[in-house]
Amino acid sequence: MVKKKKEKQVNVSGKPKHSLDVNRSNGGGDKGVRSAATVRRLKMYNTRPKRDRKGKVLKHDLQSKELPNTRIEPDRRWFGNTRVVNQKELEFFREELQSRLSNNYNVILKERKLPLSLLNDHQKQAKAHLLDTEPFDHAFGPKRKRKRPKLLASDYDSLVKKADVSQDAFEQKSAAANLSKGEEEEDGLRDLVRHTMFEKGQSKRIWGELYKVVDSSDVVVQVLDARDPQGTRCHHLEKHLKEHCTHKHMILLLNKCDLVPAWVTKGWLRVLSKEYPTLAFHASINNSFGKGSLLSVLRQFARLKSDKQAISVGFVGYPNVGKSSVINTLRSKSVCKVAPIPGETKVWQYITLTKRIFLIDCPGVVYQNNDSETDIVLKGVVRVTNLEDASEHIGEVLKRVKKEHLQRAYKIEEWVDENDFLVQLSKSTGKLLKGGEPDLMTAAKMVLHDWQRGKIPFFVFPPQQDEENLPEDSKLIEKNEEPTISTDRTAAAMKAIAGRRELVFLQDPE
Ligand SMILES: Nc1nc2c(ncn2[C@@H]2O[C@H](COP(=O)(O)OP(=O)(O)OP(=O)(O)O)[C@@H](O)[C@H]2O)c(=O)[nH]1
Repeated sequence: MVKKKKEKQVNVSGKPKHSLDVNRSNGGGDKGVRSAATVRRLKMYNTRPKRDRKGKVLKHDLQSKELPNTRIEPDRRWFGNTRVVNQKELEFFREELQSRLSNNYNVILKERKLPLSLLNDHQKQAKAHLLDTEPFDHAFGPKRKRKRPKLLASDYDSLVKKADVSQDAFEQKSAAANLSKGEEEEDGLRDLVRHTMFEKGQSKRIWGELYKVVDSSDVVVQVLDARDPQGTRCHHLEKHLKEHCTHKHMILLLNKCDLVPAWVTKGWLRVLSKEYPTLAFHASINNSFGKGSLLSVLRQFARLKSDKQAISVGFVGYPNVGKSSVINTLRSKSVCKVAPIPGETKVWQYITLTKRIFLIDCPGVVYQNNDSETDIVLKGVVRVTNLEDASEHIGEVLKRVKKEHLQRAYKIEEWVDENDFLVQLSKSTGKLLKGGEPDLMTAAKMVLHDWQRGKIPFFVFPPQQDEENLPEDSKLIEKNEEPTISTDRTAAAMKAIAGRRELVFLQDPE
């Protein structure tokens, strides 16, 4: 008799009859009810291999039939992409990477793929130099002695004596400090509270704008005035970037290099490029200098970004150094407001340069320092029209600018002091008050306006280099002769800087 094959039962009602019924829907379903996939998995756990009498597996439903019965040797290499390096290799890696990281001309790509934590690892595990102060036996050996804290004094009396001595020293010191303060105030006058005008560029709002720009930039271009690069630098920002934003790149841009002789630009480039990639620039829509180099550096930075992401370039710096002018020069049209007065840029502004490079203009920022009011005026931070007494800053102008330049600019031959200079100037320019009195204030403002617009030649000397290496025209200055400021300054600057342009390059360590 043929045994009738048992027919597969189909669950017609659609509802599972028991918890291991596979005929159930897979997705959704009631909460807490097993899905078909769960049931299949649970069933898989229940399958047992068939073994022979010695326990060797003969057949297992879920075991490949081709492969032999294998066990994988446990090895820690299976658990991660690790590699063992010896101490020498590690030291070498640390030194190499440290030198790369500290070099502003190198860019480390794919930083996340490097075990950077190894670099600072040894700092974390700083040794307690216990054995330097005590021999091993005393510290750890069987005869180890209990450590005693080092006390300043062995008994109460000597402690009191010590306290007396330090109190005397403190009193003497504070008396001396008061004395010197008293000398300053001897004239019975107290310094007036500075006018808020001299705190321009330092407000919380402006610093907020700066940090917005820094946070959104991949590359920060610090624009400096070539006439006084160190005076218009913001060391605070540089420190902030070095400590907190190591992935952002900084370049220095020496703007207004048309206002200084070429050797000065060259000297400052030599000094500054030791710290950051530095470029010389002359912002002008029609007759610029350095635009090609700046664009090529920005393109290199853009190329470093993976997946063709766009980069943002923030332009920061002192008020009136020409940040907006640099952006206009790069765009070859007037996209940002430019004015010969500080504080023209009020809020940050986004400008598209190419599909992958965006520029951000930032208001001018001043870091609080010990600059005098005159320094602040002469750095161009304050609008001259707002000054209550412009004449008090003229003495410094006369000191800083060479006499010949003033004689040539104002057609005045000789003067005794700044007052005499201003009187002669107001007479020669017809700036007179009622009754023919010279209007010193207007004359002084005129001079300061000319100063801020770069009409009076002035610059801070770059730090001296070796005597033999001094450029020809700087040697002339030492002999009190007139430096040759070429009429075509841009061309002269270009000639001098040509040899230094190779300074800016970015390396890919990979
Ligand atoms: N001679 C010369 N003048 C420049 C150069 N770059 C900018 N200037 C002038 O400097 C003045 C200030 O330029 P801005 O671009 O407004 O300066 P800013 O840094 O944006 O100023 P804020 O708005 O205060 O932040 C303008 O009169 C420009 O014409 C340059 O390379 N050479």
